[in-house]
Amino acid sequence: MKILSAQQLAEADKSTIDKQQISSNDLMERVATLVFERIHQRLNGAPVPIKIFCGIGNNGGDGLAIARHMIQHGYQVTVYVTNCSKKRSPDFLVNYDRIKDVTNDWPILLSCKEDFPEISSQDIIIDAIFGTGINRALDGWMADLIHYLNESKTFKVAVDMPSGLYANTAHKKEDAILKADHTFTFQTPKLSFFLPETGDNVGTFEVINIGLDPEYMMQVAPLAQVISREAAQNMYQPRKKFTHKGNYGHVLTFAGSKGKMGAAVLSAGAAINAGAGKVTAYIPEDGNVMLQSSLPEVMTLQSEGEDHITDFEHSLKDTVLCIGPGIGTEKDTCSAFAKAVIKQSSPIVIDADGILILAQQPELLKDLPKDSILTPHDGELKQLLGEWKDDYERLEKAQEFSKEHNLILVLKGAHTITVAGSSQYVNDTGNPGMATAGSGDVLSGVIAAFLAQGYDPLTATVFAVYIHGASGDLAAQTYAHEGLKASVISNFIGASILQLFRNPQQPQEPQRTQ
Ligand SMILES: NC(=O)C1=CN([C@@H]2O[C@H](COP(=O)(O)OP(=O)(O)OC[C@H]3O[C@@H](n4cnc5c(N)ncnc54)[C@H](OP(=O)(O)O)[C@@H]3O)[C@@H](O)[C@H]2O)[C@@H](O)CC1
Ligand SMILES: Nc1ncnc2c1ncn2[C@@H]1O[C@H](COP(=O)(O)OP(=O)(O)O)[C@@H](O)[C@H]1O
Ligand SMILES: [K+]
Repeated sequence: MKILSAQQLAEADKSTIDKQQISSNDLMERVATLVFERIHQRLNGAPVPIKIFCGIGNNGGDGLAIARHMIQHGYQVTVYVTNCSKKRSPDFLVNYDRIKDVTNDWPILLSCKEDFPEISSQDIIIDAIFGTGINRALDGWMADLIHYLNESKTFKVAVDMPSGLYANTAHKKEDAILKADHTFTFQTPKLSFFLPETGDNVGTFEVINIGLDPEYMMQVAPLAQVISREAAQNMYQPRKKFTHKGNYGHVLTFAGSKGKMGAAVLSAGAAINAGAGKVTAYIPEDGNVMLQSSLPEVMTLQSEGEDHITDFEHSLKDTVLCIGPGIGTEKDTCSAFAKAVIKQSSPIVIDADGILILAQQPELLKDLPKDSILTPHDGELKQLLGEWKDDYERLEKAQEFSKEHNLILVLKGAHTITVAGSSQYVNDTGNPGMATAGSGDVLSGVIAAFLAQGYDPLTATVFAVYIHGASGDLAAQTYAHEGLKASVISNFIGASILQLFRNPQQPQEPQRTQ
């Protein structure tokens, strides 16, 4: 699903009105009806007090139209208009007028000086003050209103966007932004929903398809794309009947050191669990018993170093290298790392200490095969790119780095973002239970397994990130967030692939959708 900028959404809006030969007010009515239906489905006529705060632009117009539908259906609605300027939008005015048809209680005009209306903890607040038209930080009375609403313990629903939030530009820490519990957003989610500095303002969110011009939506180059379930289904490559393990590649992990042999077990184990035909773990000598007893399916090659990898000698051919988890940064490990990456001609998955070594020896970047995949968490990313001032600069720097070195960067987090040149893929699976040691090691093994099975590097990466998160989601249904651990996430990889193709009502075998 595409993520568009506020400006692109306004263009899509205009294009829809032109091509579908509808008025902007018809579109607003369509939007408001869709939001109303979703609210009505949940509230089912419940007599809860609903306070709708409307601005004077089109977001406010949406709010007034939603209010009209709610009043018509017997809800207990009070409407406030933040009447802070004279620049009311035409569609706001139409809906301000139309609400007269259904109630004698006019919306309460707030002149932006007075005390704030009383809010009780029983109320539901619908926020339709500002949407994508916000063009500067809120200040004065308006900012205080947002703080006041945020302090109330009521359930808050945002229309399109929480008021005060920018769709795709950076905020200052002190900016006033509504903290919604749920957001109904139109046509596409906004980039700010997925970024750590702002995503918490959105609560849970659902995207309402408001039928914007399909032609515009098809041709527009998005800011980023969210990997939907359907997109992930289309990435999946089913295995063919007359095949053998040699058809599914050979992953060679280069991982582990004394006290961190688990990293080798987790990355190699995940590679087996995600379908690699063969997996060999290149490990320090002392880790052999542990690795072989933990993972009987995995072969091992031992470095001469007893407690860390000191060299890289092997005669394997056509392997996919997955390098870095738990290797440490000892001098001889760094030399072995350099030897390994220089020797490799196909894309490499580089994680953890491997990224730190690259940051220390940036001259190695030119030796990495094109489309190699780096999977840094933010600490590692800072070593590679330096500090960033906000979430957007983080993405810009990652894009520049990706373009300059022809690499794919996986920026891990609550919504992991895969950056490949100017393209960005936002992941929407996963949960906070995955914030547990070793879950990144699992991800590196999954990416390597998909590469080994013949997925192209970008698809292998984006699909692996999706499946890794989906495995965590499925595992959390049994283990809760607290009970998740990396090996459990890894053990749910197969189940999450099955789940990808399962109709929620009808359990069935995996099959391609096209
Ligand atoms: N996209 C679509 O397809 C569809 C979009 N729709 C809806 O339209 C919404 C966008 O509407 P919009 O463009 O009228 O902007 P909106 O968010 O109501 O605010 C604009 C007002 O805010 C003002 N203002 C701005 N910043 C301010 C500040 N800091 N402090 C104070 N004032 C500030 C600005 O005034 P000005 O900058 O001129 O002073 C202007 O008056 C969108 O979110 C969705 O709900 C649907 O109805 C149909 C399909
Ligand atoms: N709050 C969260 N929500 C979703 N996924 C998360 C969250 N926190 C961490 N993860 C995922 O867990 C993994 C953690 O990786 P990383 O920090 O490298 O762990 P480790 O180094 O211990 O293996 C990443 O894939 C990340 O996206
Ligand atoms: K809003």
